[in-house]
Order: sequence, then C-alpha cells, then structure tokens
Amino acid sequence: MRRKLVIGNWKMNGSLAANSVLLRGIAAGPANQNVTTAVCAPAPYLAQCQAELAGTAIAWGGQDVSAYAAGAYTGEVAASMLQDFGCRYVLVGHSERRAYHHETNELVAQKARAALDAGLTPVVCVGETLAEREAGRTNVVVCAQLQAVLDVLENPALEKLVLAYEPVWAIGTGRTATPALAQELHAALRKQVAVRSESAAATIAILYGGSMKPENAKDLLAQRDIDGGLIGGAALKAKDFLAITGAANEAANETAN
Ligand SMILES: O=C(CO)COP(=O)(O)O
Repeated sequence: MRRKLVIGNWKMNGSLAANSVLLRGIAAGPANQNVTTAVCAPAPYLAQCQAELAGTAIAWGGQDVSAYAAGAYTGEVAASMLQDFGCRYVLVGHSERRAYHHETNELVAQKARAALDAGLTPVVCVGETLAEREAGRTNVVVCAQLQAVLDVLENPALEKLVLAYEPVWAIGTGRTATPALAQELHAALRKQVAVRSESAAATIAILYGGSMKPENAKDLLAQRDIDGGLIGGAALKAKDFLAITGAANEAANETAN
C-alpha cells in the first residue's frame, strides 16, 4: 500500500504573523499514522517553516526551483538553497507557473531533475485547461507533460518522483473533478510511468489537486490511484487542512483493512 501524502500549497499567501498561527494550528493536529503531511510556502518563509516545524511530523517545501545549480539567474532559487532550509519537497510545473511564467514541459523536466539531483522530492504538477478538456485533448496534453519528465529521469531517481494531477479548470474554482474522472487520469498516468518502470509505477505517489476540501476529500482519496492531495485554498486554514489530512488517514486505514 502506498502511504497517503497531503501537501498544502500556500501559493502567494501569508505573512509572518498569519503563518505562525497556521503552522502552530497544523502542528497541534492529531498524528495520522498513514499520512505524510507537508506545506509548500513562499521562499521567504521557509526559514519560518523550519523553525516552527523542525521536530514535528510535518515536512515543508518550496513552490518552485531553478533548473540551474547556481549563477547569474536573478530572482531564482536553487535546489541547494531549499535544502539549506530543510525542505523535503518542491513543487515543479504548477499550472500557475506554466501559465504566467511560460514554463514549458522541457523546463519543468529540467527543474524536476535539478530537485532530484539535490536530494529534494519534486512534486511535478500536470493538468489540462478547460479548453483542452472540451477539445478532447486531456490525455494528449497530460501525457506530454509527464513524458517530458520521464524522458530526462533514470531509475532509481524516477521512483522518488511525486506527481500531482491538477485539472486547471478545478483550481480555485470550487469545481472538483469527480472521483471517477480523477481516478481515470491517475490510472492513465501510472500506466504511462509503468512503460518506463513497473517498480516506479508501483511506488510513485500521484496526488489530486483542484478544489479539494474537507467535504470531498475522502471520496477522492478513497480511489485506488489517488495517493493524496495538493491543497490550495483549504490549506490556509488549519481546521480545513487538518480535516483533509484526517480524511486521508481514514481512506488509508480503510484501504488497509
Ligand atoms: O492549485 C492547487 C494546489 O496546487 C489547488 O488549489 P485549490 O485547492 O485552491 O483549488
């Protein structure tokens, strides 16, 4: 059984004061035996995450990473810098980066590799826009996004990858993919990984993201190929985030029994 993984993506939200309340609230939550929990914070707050979360069961990570190790790349953050602040994870290729910063599938793949080279776990985000879905291009688009990453990774690095399926039309809209629709895509992604490596396909966690909330988390997380969630809005309130990690724990327990 794959362990569930729930990651909060704070996006460009927070302040020292608000983060402190949120981090303490999350850290005070119940221990979930079968769930790994993490938050991905804006880069300036990673030191705060480290200070507040070190010694707790909660991991932290960045929201983006440079494809380069060091040098004249103003504004970029290197994987080794994330390492310096104790990050375990980094999001790569979030749809907001792809849309607003014109990140290509190839650049996203280079970023995933840079993260793995530095010992971080990249959470590679893939997903189709509404127009792509309506044009019947969902699988083509999402498979191309994944394939670019598979093309630059060898085993055993591949087994350390985390994937997140985030349909763009479900992000921040309150419109969630149905559990069946999400399961279908997750299964297709796992099958695609299996073509390269059966063991990686069995190991890799595939998270769902897009308006996951306390109300719908359990149904989504009960799906066979949905190994966790990447949570935006609901990760900004400790109560909601804890409800989702609790739902993940319940889903994991039920699968185990
Ligand atoms: O983009 C997301 C997480 O990376 C999802 O955001 P929402 O949960 O706010 O829809």
